[in-house]
Amino acid sequence: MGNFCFPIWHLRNCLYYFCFQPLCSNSVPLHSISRVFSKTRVLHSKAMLQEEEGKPSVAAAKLRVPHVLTVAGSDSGGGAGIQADLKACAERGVYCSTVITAVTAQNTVGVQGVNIVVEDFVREQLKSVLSDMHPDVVKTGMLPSPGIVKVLCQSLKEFQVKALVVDPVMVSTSGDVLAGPMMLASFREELLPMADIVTPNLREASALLGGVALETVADMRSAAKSIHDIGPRNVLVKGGDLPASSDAVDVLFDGKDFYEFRSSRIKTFNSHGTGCTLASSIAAELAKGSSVFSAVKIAKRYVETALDYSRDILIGGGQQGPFDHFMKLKGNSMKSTRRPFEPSDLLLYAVTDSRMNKKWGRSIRDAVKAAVEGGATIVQLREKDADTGDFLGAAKACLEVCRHHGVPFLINDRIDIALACDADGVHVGQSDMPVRVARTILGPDKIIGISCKTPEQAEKAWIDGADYIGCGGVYPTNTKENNITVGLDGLKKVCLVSKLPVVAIGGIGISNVKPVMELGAPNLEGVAVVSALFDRESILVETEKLRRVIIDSTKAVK
Ligand SMILES: Nc1ncnc2c1ncn2[C@@H]1O[C@H](COP(=O)(O)OP(=O)(O)O)[C@@H](O)[C@H]1O
Ligand SMILES: Cc1ncc(COP(=O)(O)O)c(N)n1
Repeated sequence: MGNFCFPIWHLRNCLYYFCFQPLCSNSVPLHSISRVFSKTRVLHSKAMLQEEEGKPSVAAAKLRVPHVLTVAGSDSGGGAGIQADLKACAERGVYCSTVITAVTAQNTVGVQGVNIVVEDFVREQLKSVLSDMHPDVVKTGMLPSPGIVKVLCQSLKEFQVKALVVDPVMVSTSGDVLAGPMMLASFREELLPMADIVTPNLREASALLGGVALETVADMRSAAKSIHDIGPRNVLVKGGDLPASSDAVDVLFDGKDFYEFRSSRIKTFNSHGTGCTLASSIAAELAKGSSVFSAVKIAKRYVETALDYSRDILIGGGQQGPFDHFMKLKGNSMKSTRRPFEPSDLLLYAVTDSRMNKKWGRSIRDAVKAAVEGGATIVQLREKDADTGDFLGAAKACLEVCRHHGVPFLINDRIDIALACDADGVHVGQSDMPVRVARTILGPDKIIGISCKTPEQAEKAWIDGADYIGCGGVYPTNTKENNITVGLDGLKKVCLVSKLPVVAIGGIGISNVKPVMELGAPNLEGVAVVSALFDRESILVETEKLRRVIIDSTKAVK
């Protein structure tokens, strides 16, 4: 065994290998198996019926998606194992199925318990997935018994896949044993020779080589070469735990050349699950068709970005926090300033104009601040001529102001800017990015508004998934060239058919807002204005005045 030894406090964990309770020890009764088969037949005839009725059926679906099967342990804390694999594959845009080899009781402090799934049931899970779903790549994580390795190798011989990624998990970041030293022979003799790539960390590489010391990148290179001699096509020795290194260096050996993948070392406690994530991301990229080199490069970049993003998040009280695979959790912790869109947000919609700000000598941030303090209920940044860098800078500054006041902040047209600054949404025109595409890019939560002049456009806006309609120009305006005026009649027609809230726009100001709001048109929630606020000496005062008139004329109608 060389000097690969576990500290004494890990003995408690090793006990599980002798006294674990088999999970699923009862095999499935025969009658339930026959039920599964009869269900399959029912499905087939249903599919045929559906086709006859012109509905989509299982047989009609032809788009195969990249697919990784992970064979690993469950982490109750959700940071590593199966849970990390599912999240990583989802983030990388790959379908992930799961065969669970063990269930761990685990959190940010450590591993409190391990319950190994009986071999026959691991075999059954493997057969279910491999025989029907034909994954492209299999990725392994925690394989807690030699019997499970045997079952896996047999299944892989029976059902061929494009690639096998082996993460030889042995000890968790917390130092708890997940697969004891008795696994080494199975790894070396059975699994590694079948692997397209194996991804040991320093401790695992050392253990596979009988306990050699690994302290430098040069040591990692020679370890990669020695492990390659065991049989895998590629070896990636991970240097996350390399002592005294300012970079996080991983070494790839493909049997011929060495490659060093370097990233900055992120200072964070939230690194639980990095190894699982790296391996499943490599598997995901291989499933998409990448070479091993590209797969490792992309996976490493992804882990670094996600670690950096997650460096400050707080989940659990221990030293091994999970990280944020989707890079979205922080946004939700600022929830107090973000709430779902409400139609009443459209009451007084301030749309910016940089030429007017220039004319009055004020910054976009100050202009937006004055509008919001005066009572604007939603703001749109509309910069038709700005360079991208300036646009983004302005967007970030305005977003800060709007978040502070709990007012939604939208970007005109530029979805990239909205994404880059995490604005609350976008407003698009009929010839900009289609709403359906914008929705796919921005996801379900962001606000999408669209300009509509006709009832047909309003109907389509609803079908396509917009949140509100901007209808106009109600009056002639010089803030938009060649804009056809729809008038109060056109506005009313759109409001009558619309299933979405409507905001009126175009030439509206304090002198002509009353007839708009007094139309009493259904779904009309407010007015959007540019010059009436931003082409005035005091934006704050004008906003207050206009807001009062809108509220009064709305009350008069009701
Ligand atoms: N603090 C860190 N900053 C940046 N990358 C890291 C950090 N810690 C680990 N990594 C990277 O995460 C991946 C997983 O490595 P490692 O943590 O060594 O694996 P394991 O979780 O199996 O111990 C590697 O690509 C490694 O370089
Ligand atoms: C079920 C399971 N599988 C793998 C790991 C390794 O992950 P880490 O090294 O980050 O603790 C783990 N802790 N739990």
